[in-house]
Amino acid sequence: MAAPRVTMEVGNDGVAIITLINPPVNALAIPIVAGLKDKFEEATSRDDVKAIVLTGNGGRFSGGFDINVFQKVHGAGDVSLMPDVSVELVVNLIEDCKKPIVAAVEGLALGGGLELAMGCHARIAAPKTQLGLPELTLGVIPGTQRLPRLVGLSKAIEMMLLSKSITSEEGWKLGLIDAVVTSEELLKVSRLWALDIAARRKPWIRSLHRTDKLGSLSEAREVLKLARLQAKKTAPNMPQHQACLDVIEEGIVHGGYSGVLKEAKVFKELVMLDTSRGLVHVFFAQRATSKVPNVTDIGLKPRGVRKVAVIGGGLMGSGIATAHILNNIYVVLKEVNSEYLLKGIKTIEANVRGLVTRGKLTQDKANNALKMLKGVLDYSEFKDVDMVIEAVIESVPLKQKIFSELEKACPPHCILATNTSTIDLNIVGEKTSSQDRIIGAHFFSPAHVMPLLEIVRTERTSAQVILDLMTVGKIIKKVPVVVGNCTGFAVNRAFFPYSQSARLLVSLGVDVFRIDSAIRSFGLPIGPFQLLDLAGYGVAAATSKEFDKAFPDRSFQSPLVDLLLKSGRNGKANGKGLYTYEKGSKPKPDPSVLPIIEECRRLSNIMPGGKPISVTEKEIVEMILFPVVNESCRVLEEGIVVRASDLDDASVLGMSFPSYRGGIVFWADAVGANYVYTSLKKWSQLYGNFFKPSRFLEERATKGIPLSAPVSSSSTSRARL
Ligand SMILES: C[C@H](O)CC(=O)SCCNC(=O)CCNC(=O)[C@H](O)C(C)(C)COP(=O)(O)OP(=O)(O)OC[C@H]1O[C@@H](n2cnc3c(N)ncnc32)[C@H](O)[C@@H]1OP(=O)(O)O
Repeated sequence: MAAPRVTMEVGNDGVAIITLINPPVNALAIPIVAGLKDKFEEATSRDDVKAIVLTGNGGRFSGGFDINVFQKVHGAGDVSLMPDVSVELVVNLIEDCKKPIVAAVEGLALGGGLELAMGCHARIAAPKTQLGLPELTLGVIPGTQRLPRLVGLSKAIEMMLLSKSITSEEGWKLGLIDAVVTSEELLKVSRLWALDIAARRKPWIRSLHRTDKLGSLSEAREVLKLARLQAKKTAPNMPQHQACLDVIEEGIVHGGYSGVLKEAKVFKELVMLDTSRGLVHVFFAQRATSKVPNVTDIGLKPRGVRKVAVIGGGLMGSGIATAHILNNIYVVLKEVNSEYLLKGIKTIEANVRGLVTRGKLTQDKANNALKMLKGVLDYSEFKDVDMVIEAVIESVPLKQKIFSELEKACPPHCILATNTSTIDLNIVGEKTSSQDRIIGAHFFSPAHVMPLLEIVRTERTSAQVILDLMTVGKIIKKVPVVVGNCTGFAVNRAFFPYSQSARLLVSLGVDVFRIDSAIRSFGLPIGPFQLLDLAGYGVAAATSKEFDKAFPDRSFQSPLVDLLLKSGRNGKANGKGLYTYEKGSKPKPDPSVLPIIEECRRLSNIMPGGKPISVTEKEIVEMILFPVVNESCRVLEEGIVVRASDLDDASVLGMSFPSYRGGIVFWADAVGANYVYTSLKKWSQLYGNFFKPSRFLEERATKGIPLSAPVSSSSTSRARL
């Protein structure tokens, strides 16, 4: 790939076209920033240049500042590696330039890319260009001063705090974009616009100097106050949200330039925090998942998947079908009888309607999606399907029967996928001779909402089938993570100790609701017990059994689930769990459950000296999450994931582990492998084998090697991949 560069061409009309060239998104890498400074200085000083147009090569303006530099700053712990963009480049060389500059924007202008465009004196955009300031998702703040001055304070705050992009058409309505023109006309119109500004036929506007859309100081303060309250609720552990609002306020009170100066200072503080380290790590982790050795690097081309059959219209099957029809893939839903089929179709319709009600889908798109669905009771429609996803109950004989029927009913190219969350895929496909087409498509509930898709491969799944499923996964807007075959695969396997340790703590005398609250404060949306309530105690009993069977040496057998089931508490589904559920209000801790918990403690009989242990909130979090780290180590050692960052990504997307902590392995490395190891060792001596550190953790901790460092091939059982 050619080196990132900035070019300048001066036309006979006296317009200099300055072009960013850094594919694929024209990120503002350090040489680009330096190149921009050079070219703007040159254009300003040349007598033959009357006006300037700034644009991006290859149909994309810019995806913003180069995020690789953040990683370098984090690695070196040296903030001086960040170049000065906001003052020297955007204010001095662009906005205060004595020649007019027009941004010709196409494809996307995000983060620092949009900031460059807003520093220009006008913006012309091609249709459907994506405009946004997503910096908060990286733990830093964006350019905070110009957007409120161009689109108004409330809209700007919404775009920044929610990292929400808008299209150029919306941008034009809001005043961010001066004109939307076809892609073919973009440069021509921008050149003329720049010349018109030079000749004073169009206004020469410096965004930073505008105040007309900010409202009065008291109005602005009111908007900021509400936004602060909202951010406190939605982003309690993330400092960049409040910092962003503080800097906006600085600009409103003391003027835009003052805001820019404060912004530069605060940016440098934020970029050094763990929040930014974690979020930047997750950004790259998410992109790394699409690179799978021996699958995506061997020249294979994905085959199109146009028609998918889903077997089973239960909660998972209907969610999976919904995800496909919403993305224009034709779905045949098969059930065993009309009653179940109708129920499945109704659930799909409700899923789609729910998206319309929440404003996430237009009625038109909903109608079109539902036209892509057909319910069936036999295999006659299966003769031309490209993929089947089986989503029936977790029964080995049933799944085996279905897969041998599928082998006969489907064309030979058809991908045979199962949504099992625990059963070994080799067993599922045992009765077929199509082992190369058998693959796991493990969705997380609700499947049309949760972004993770674990793609489970066996030793025999073909690379083509893996690639095809990865491609479908992206089409249905999931993040596909390719994992190996074992009980629970990557996420459920790594997190099986999560609810077990919570139950163990309860048996040791710790309060259920205090545990949930500690985990929520750490950053997960709900605690382990509320999660159990949500999954239902029937499901909890079944999955616990699988893990007890697979990992008996380190499984904690708690009587809690059986006791709850015996007392008629099935979880949220029947409105009775550890919490009470009333329509319209948040779940409330149910005090009437306390005798059951006492009974559970009596039966477990593990409280030292018969007395509850005393633990801090921090210890609660560690006693629940370090066993997860320990199991993650085994997942890494066994090569269940391609790389540690895949497990980070999967933990964030599948378990809602806080992204600002970078995912489970990244967080453990930040805490320190040795600290995790010594803590587990201490607890294993006090409370038994459940906490016993794994060989991998012990080795890494004692040798001082990060858990995320690649596993050497000798110590990994690569056979699973
Ligand atoms: C000082 C400033 O205010 C600070 C900033 O500007 S911070 C940066 C703000 N910008 C962002 O957050 C945008 C981040 N990028 C994205 O959201 C998406 O990549 C996108 C919408 C631009 C494109 O999405 P999509 O087409 O799906 O491609 P995607 O796979 O994500 O990216 C393509 C490649 O570009 C890279 N890339 C995208 N944006 C990048 C950026 N800002 N810096 C460095 N690399 C970037 C990706 O890492 C990926 O690299 P890979 O092929 O080696 O994995």
